[in-house]
Amino acid sequence: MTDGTVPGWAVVVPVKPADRGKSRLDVPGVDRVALARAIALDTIAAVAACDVVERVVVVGDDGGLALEAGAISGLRFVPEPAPGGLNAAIAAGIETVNERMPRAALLGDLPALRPHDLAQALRSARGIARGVVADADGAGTTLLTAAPGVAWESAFGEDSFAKHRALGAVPLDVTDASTLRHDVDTAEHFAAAIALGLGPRTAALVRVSER
Ligand SMILES: Nc1nc2c(ncn2[C@@H]2O[C@H](COP(=O)(O)OP(=O)(O)OP(=O)(O)O)[C@@H](O)[C@H]2O)c(=O)[nH]1
Ligand SMILES: C=C(OP(=O)(O)O)C(=O)O
Repeated sequence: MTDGTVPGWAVVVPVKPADRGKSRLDVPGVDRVALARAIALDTIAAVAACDVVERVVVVGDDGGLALEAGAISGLRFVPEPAPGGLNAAIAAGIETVNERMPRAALLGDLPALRPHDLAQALRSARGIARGVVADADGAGTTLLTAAPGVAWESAFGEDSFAKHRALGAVPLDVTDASTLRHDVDTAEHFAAAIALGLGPRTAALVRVSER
């Protein structure tokens, strides 16, 4: 968490119930629900461990996730709004945060995320009205930021990087190798995340050594 010298970030992490998540991800011998939950928990733990983050808001209705996340201190949970959908869920989380804070939304499926990589991106977003980080494929978005006082808008979904650029978001200074660029939707993405080093919960499930 922050050292109090500059305003810390509020980061909203949307997470679908694990029994409906990661439908494109098939890892032989690994239960999909457990995998989806472990991926979300490792992502959330990395956000909570980031030294420029002051508040972590998790949006979604996965009771099992909330239970297992009990070991990660300082999280706030917000229920899924109706009507649902990813952008509505993120907006519901953002609404719980004072607009004077710098705010960000991070997808909940980055099991290799390192707190330092997130911190670097958020530091580079200071003073930028809207910032965006593309996923490794280049078409999607992993992180969207808004400076204090800037109204929140998001367009996560297909081709969201171009849509966020059209909303005025500036690409943040994040290298191709950053773990922040690696969300996991497919087996190929998962292999890339394993190569970077998985967080402990996901690593334990697939029996590889954690980072
Ligand atoms: N709360 C909430 N989170 C969502 C919703 N849709 C997607 N997410 C989360 O947003 C992140 C990116 O989601 P996707 O990769 O598009 O969806 P997914 O369900 O995880 O995977 P697929 O089944 O392959 O589409 C993940 O952390 C999801 O859990 C939603 O409607 N509500
Ligand atoms: C929702 C998104 O990602 P994906 O569906 O690829 O996880 C996105 O990139 O906006």
